[in-house]
Amino acid sequence: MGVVIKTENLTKTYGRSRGIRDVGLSVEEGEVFGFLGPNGAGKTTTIRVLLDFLHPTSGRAEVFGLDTVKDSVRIRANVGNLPGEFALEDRLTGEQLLRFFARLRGVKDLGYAYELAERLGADLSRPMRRLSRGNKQKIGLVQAMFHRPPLLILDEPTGGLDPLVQEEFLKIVRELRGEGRTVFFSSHVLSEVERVCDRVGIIRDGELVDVEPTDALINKSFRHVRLVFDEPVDPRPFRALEGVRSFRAEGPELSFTLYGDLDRMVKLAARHTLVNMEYERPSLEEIFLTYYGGSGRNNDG
Ligand SMILES: Nc1ncnc2c1ncn2[C@@H]1O[C@H](COP(=O)(O)OP(=O)(O)OP(=O)(O)O)[C@@H](O)[C@H]1O
Repeated sequence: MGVVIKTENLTKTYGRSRGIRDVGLSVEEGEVFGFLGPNGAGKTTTIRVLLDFLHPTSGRAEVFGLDTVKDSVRIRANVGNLPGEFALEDRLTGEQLLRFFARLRGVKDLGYAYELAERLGADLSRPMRRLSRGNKQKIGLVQAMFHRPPLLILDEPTGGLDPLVQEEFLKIVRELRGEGRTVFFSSHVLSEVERVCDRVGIIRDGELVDVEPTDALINKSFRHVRLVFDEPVDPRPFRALEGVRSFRAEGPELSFTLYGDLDRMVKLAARHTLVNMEYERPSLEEIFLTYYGGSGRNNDG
């Protein structure tokens, strides 16, 4: 499989403002790559450089083996893009907008566009200015995908979508992967990235701090556990389990953070009568705090 996106020491500064620094990543053909980071981390900047809406300050980027600065026209012709803020000609309806893009791209058949609009519940009949952010976003997504480009670059594609529509969108992304297309999308929500991405790149304060298969990122993260038994139990064997931190025992209830082996904990719990068990993954914010030493909060400036 070929490399579809490659960046080397990619740096973009905005005057004295940070932007991104020395980003080196590579995305393979046919993979769904999640670009994960908190607000202000540099996701939009990276995407804008890939599409040559911004020139790099230093370093370089290639898409389909083509230089993003020299060959941006050829690159853009083969990329479906959802920008961070999808705000185009506000007087046009979604339908008119899609027809405009279809003419621009030489697409005759709008069948797939209508199918996508239907699946996402996009209202094509109203002027864009009368649509909510989420409903605009749906048209933005249809616009990015309907010509079936080999590569999709989507900036926060699920922002503003309600959970059912997010679900449908993730399903579409899986279908696109099934067709061998490559999807690069940014997000600050770990849960959606882990459900659909093969690999995840983590960006923080403008620097790429990690690239991992999604499973590895999830597995290395810890879980918050809460066990409730039908009567108070001896907490000591639980406290002594390997990887248990922040342990609290209150009568029949134990709560702790578990790094590592689930199996031993479950077998120990099964010696008693369990009334309730909660097993929650950490938030992205906690993962950042624990593994990447960052706040995970807005780092603008
Ligand atoms: N036009 C600009 N002028 C000056 N600084 C900018 C500009 N655009 C972005 N930045 C700065 O570059 C850094 C990265 O911003 P960027 O928008 O790429 O982050 P992001 O990860 O996409 O965040 P968000 O999730 O909030 O969209 C931030 O510190 C931001 O303040």
